[in-house]
Amino acid sequence: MRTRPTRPRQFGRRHQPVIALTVKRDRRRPRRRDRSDVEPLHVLAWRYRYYLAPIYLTFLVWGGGALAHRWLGTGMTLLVVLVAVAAAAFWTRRAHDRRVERAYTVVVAATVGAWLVAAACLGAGHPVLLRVLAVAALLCAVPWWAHHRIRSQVRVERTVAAWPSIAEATGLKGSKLVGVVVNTWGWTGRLTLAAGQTARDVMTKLRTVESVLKLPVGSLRAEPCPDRADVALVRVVHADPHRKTILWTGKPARSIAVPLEVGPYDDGDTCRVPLFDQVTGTHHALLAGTNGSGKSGLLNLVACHVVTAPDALLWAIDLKGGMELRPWWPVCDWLATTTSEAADMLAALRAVVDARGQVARHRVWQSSPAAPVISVLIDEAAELPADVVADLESVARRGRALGVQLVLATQYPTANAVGSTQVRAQLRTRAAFRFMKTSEAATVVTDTAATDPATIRKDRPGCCFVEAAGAERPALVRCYWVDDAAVAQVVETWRGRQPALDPVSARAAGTAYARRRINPEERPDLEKPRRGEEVEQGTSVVVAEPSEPARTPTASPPQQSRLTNEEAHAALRTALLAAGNDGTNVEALCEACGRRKTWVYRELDALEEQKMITRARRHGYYRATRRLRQEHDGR
Ligand SMILES: Nc1ncnc2c1ncn2[C@@H]1O[C@H](COP(=O)(O)OP(=O)(O)OP(=O)(O)O)[C@@H](O)[C@H]1O
Repeated sequence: MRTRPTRPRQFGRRHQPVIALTVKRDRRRPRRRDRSDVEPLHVLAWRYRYYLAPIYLTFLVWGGGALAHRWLGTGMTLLVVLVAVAAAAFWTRRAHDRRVERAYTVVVAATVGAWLVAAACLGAGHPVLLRVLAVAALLCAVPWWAHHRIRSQVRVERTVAAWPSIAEATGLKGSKLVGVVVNTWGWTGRLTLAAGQTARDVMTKLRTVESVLKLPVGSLRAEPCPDRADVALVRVVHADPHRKTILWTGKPARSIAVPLEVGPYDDGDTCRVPLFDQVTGTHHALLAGTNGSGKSGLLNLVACHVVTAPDALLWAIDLKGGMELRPWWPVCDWLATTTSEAADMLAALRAVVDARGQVARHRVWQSSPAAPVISVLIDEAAELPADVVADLESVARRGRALGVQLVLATQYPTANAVGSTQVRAQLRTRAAFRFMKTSEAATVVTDTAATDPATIRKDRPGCCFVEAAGAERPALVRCYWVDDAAVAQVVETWRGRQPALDPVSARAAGTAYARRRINPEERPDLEKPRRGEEVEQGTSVVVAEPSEPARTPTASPPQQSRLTNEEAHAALRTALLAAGNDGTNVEALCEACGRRKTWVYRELDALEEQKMITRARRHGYYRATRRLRQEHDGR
């Protein structure tokens, strides 16, 4: 529902605005209530139109029934009604985000339609029909009146009307609040500012305005309007869409050129980030944040997008020994889990970029199933050895136009951690998850005054600020969460459906690529060469000989029998106790109890809540507290 800019209005005694305003009265001459104090009926009818809408609709329907009886007849009315109900059902699917609202719209449309057909047949003045109309109107009106959006619409209208006084009280004199739209989460509007004021002035006044409007702290947001310096976009968030984990809905990507849906902003809009486009090429990305902030979650989301796109290939480097990205192996064209494998992969990538440059016929690589974009996910980029920096720099610099995309995740976004300043400068898409200090985040986001990742709540993993082409809003996003079951399902559905690396790139990637480590058990689809693959010396270029192990230690960790949940809990506690005051990190704990990070983080959160563990001095480390020791000794 959209409200027009409203003229500032004086409220009569009976209709005080929600906000207490400082309206000065001359006490010496008490004002007499004159005729101008009484609002004309048409003004009241307009002001309370949202509350009165059911009554207006009832009269309209009655009038429509009378006309239908006189002019249309039953058959024609039935036809019109069927079309109108179908149109309402179609419209509500687009206009309303909640199922209950869509159901309500369809029920009201169907009720109105049924009554109109009956009225066309019997006449709108039929006593039974009049009674039915009154009862139906009442039944449909109750949910309408109870609906919070209607209530907030009315509240918002009053805020708009009272804005001139609010602006004066908050130091934004001369500003006007216009174009207010109420949505599921709150409302948004445009604040046109007085000459010389900017959005930054509004940002510094947010807490004052919240106080005047009696809003919860942090519920008012402001951001600059890209088109006009004298306009600020303001948002009030009543219901936080980030309160709960938002599961990924599993929409496959039609192409790598379709932007990735990262998650909703805090006003419910979806944040979309391009990974590749046919005009500018690939968009390299940097995901940074403290441990447990959600970087790997976003990497998994990118992996979902890449493996479901028919014109992209997934290469991955997981220097946590494959702990995070190993589940993607069956659909991953190349997975490196050690530093030497990572070095091989980056050297091969550099050669691929060289070779693609030689054969490129367009200024930008055009992705297709026969010439896929290679998306390279690098978890824990800070662990990359120094001797790969030259390759990484070269790929980051030239890969954009030649169909190679890099996504680096790191806890430490320093130049060293991502290779060099040159590499960091190429990672133009940024996702800043929670940081401990604002100064750490300054290397990821350009403006920590408007978007400070250090203010992200600890209990909101997966929340981040995103800076990307077409996603420049300084608003918080919560990434969709791809849980283990969803990863398994995507892998199961898309295994064997990945495109093959184009022959030019496969040849350039050389023997390191041809002999890359694969797990034939997990990739039965690779036992025979795939479409478009070359055969080299009797061996498919992508299939390693099972009998010939990779140069690096084999992929599978030593097979140990899986611990039961109880044993895993005990192993977790023992590892924490054994770590002493220096503490231990999540990777070591995962290894100790044979569980994935998601499980370990959940357990750590629970133990931290019970004050059994605390953060050690070293970043990302946890140590046992006296309470855990006592509990352990007492057993
Ligand atoms: N988008 C999300 N929605 C809900 N929960 C999330 C989300 N992302 C992460 N989490 C939770 O936070 C935990 C840690 O997330 P994740 O492993 O992605 O962090 P990380 O930043 O990669 O940590 P590390 O630096 O230690 O690898 C997850 O196990 C999960 O429980």
